[in-house]
Amino acid sequence: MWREVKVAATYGGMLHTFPWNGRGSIVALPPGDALYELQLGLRSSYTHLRGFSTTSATWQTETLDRTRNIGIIAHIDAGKTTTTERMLFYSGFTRRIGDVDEGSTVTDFLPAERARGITIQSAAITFHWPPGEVDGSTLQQTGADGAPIPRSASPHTINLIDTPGHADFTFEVMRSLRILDGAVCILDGVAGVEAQTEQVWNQASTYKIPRVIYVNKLDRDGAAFGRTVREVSSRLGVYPAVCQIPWFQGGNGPFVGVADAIHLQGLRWKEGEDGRAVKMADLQQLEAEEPSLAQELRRARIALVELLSEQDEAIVEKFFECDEDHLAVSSADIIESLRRCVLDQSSRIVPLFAGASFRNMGVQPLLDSIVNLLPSPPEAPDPEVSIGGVKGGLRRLLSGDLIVEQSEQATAPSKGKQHKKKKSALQSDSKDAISKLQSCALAFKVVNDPKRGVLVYVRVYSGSLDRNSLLFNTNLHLSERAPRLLKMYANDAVEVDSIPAGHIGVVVGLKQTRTGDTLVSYAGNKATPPEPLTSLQLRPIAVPPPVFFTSVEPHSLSEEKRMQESLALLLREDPSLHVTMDEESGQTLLSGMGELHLEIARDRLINDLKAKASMGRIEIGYRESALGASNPITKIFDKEVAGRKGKAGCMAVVEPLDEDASPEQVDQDTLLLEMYDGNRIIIRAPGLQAEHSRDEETSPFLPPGMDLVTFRAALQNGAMAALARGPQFVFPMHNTQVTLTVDPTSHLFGNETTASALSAAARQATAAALKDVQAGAGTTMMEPVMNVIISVDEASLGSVVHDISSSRGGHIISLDEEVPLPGTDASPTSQSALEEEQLPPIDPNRVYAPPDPFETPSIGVEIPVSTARPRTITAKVPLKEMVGYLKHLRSLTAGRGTFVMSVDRFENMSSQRQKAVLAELRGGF
Ligand SMILES: Nc1nc2c(ncn2[C@@H]2O[C@H](COP(=O)(O)OP(=O)(O)OP(=O)(O)O)[C@@H](O)[C@H]2O)c(=O)[nH]1
Repeated sequence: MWREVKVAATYGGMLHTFPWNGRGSIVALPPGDALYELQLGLRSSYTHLRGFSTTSATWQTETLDRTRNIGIIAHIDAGKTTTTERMLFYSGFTRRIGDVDEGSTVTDFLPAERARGITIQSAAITFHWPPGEVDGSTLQQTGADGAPIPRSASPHTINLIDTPGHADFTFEVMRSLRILDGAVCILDGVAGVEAQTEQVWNQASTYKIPRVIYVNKLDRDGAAFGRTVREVSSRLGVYPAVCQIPWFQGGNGPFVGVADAIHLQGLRWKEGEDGRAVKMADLQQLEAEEPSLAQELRRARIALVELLSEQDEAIVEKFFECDEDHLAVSSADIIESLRRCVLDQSSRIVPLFAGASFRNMGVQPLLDSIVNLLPSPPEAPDPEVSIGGVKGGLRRLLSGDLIVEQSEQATAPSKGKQHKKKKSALQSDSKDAISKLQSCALAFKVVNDPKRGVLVYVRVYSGSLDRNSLLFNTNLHLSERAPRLLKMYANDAVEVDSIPAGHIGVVVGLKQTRTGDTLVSYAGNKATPPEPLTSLQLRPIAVPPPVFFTSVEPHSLSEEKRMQESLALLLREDPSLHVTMDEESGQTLLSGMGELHLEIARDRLINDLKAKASMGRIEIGYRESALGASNPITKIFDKEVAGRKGKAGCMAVVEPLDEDASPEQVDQDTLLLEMYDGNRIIIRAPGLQAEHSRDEETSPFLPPGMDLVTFRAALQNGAMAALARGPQFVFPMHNTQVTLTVDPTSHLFGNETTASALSAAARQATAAALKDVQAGAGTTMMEPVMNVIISVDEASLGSVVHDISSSRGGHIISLDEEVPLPGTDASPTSQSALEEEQLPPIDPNRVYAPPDPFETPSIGVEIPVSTARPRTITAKVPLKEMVGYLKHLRSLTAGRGTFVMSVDRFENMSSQRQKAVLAELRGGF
């Protein structure tokens, strides 16, 4: 009765090599044929894949509609790496399944990752599913009989970005997420939806990333698929389209496979095998062998068609064509309907699949769903860009719909007719400039490869990034040539001549580009692209301030240079790390987002980059803040620096920052007004701007040979250096506004005014103004306060709330409310987009979910929400009180509680708390 088909790596191929009967189930083939055909397919795909590392590859022949740039997002330990390893194995990419617990996986390839068994770096891997050559032929969408053919019938290129799951790596996650066109969200079938799942889900929502859900670990004791499905609706706020239900042998025996509501069939894997052999049974066969499963499968199919009908007109038509028989709607029609819902931004339907990756069950159908349901690059939402102060979609920009007003250097616009004329001239200039754009790419990951050097992973968004082209980095404002381009296969690479739009590749040989930078290439031979292309940024993200720091000390003076180089590389890889030099003590300080973040940085620095250095204790990064304004302080720097005379002056005023109030004096004399690390720096040069024309070099007041950009940067660097060290507590300043004023007639001295003299004058004036504040109104210490979301079960709710509010000085904000974590937003625009989407909550009782073993059938049975979901506590707690909290939470909740946190803001400390913390810092922990 069962047809057992033994094939390696070709579930997708296997399913779709069979002819379809038009109603979604598989028609029996003459025994032997399918197997033979598939084994042939398998062999050819192996040959092909092995060929990658030796032959030159090109993207030109691959059509974009056969590409999927996807990522896996999940709570830590949900099984991302385990699932990825199976994907690589079934696609023929690897010959054996790597094991996270043995440290032999392909994706976690940093020694630190292997040792810890967690994913730190997001590695990008390319493989094909189903296995086989991805050629340039158009995707065949209908068969000879006119019936639709699922996309998973032909090989597709899957670029898989493995995103890290630990909260400390939020920005690593954000950086990976923004280049994805679609994602698989893996849930742990025992733990269900956890706080961190919500966090990463919300992050993916900010980029409107189409998703499918995979409920993993269904083999484990206590797995509750039904409960997890209901949690998806109540906690993630989406309608789960249950495409598969788990198959527990005999109803409550071991997990042996899944029943597929799309194809109306059972898929069963043999315990202990590598998962390549799948047994398939149609509904009739299931009815004979597992009647209760067959009955539940019918319910699942009815629920699936009903759910889709609520959002998709086309499936309603198909349903009527089938005489309103839910079971008669073809699987191909259901797949198309699911796809429309996944791609439709306004739909809240998310397809949901089941499996146990560790037992090698469920991964191949998941791969099919990636190809069938997630978008190709052109179908993905238009990526957000900012250019010349305007935000919008890249496609809109390129089509000319997004009108860019070229940014004028001054913040204050001039008024009147003349201005309007100027404005339209600038707009036509910007159209001209945009037409010169040849390619636009986002560097989403910088990795130091011991063999190949520094690899910059890029996602190309428009045009084609060609070998040897000049790339302008719009974040760093410099140009670099791209001498070599690679197509990557985990640790394997192939040289290519260009990386076309929609694809992911690697640029080798860039010296400066960091993770997160935007790179553009353009027509013409100029060193910089025409304005406003210099300001084009893809999906900019705001990085919150670092809250932990540690000192880094070279073992000897001769190691200093090497250590600084390694630190510079670390910062290119991960710009959420910060390095500062304390000029007075000469100490190098490294700061980051969390303790683990810095521990990993230490591992990278010392073990991987082999810097001979040691790191001090990891401490909380307190801040200092001005309690009142300083008097205006002027400093004239006049000294020889490196044998060259330098003379420059500057006046500084320091005052507390009121972010909500707009700065008073912004006019054409204002050269800069920007926030850096929680402080605002304003640079004014009365009289200088009036003379400044579009060609910046011509201002008669600027020192000879100095342009406005250098002038501004020198002053800004000076102020930033002074702000790094508060006058009283020596912590970096926060919430402080510095206004630097340079009077061209009395502060600039022609040739003698060098950039370093300007910088020194700005630093001295700011530092003196800070001292002046300390002598007057004084300064106070500030501490990071975290936004904490804790998931616990009902029984421990009381003790956890009590502990947070009494022992830890926290404020409970809400219970059971889904508050998106601040600091996880991609940009102000995406944040407001989220806020706009205040969608009504979904009642989990109205969502189809199969009963869990030992539970009564779910249809028509009310499930009390309180027992169906864990409780969520949202609180604001000082970071100091959260150090080592996980251990404590575990002890309060019998090991079940989890939490995530992100920086909310820095708050002034009471003098009592300040004293206690200072005493502790002096005496050590
Ligand atoms: N029983 C069971 N265990 C699983 C399954 N999938 C993963 N695991 C185990 O769960 C643990 C975590 O798996 P990983 O694949 O490392 O999880 P991850 O989500 O990649 O974790 P990070 O890399 O730390 O984010 C490992 O011990 C796996 O062996 C499953 O289907 N069943």
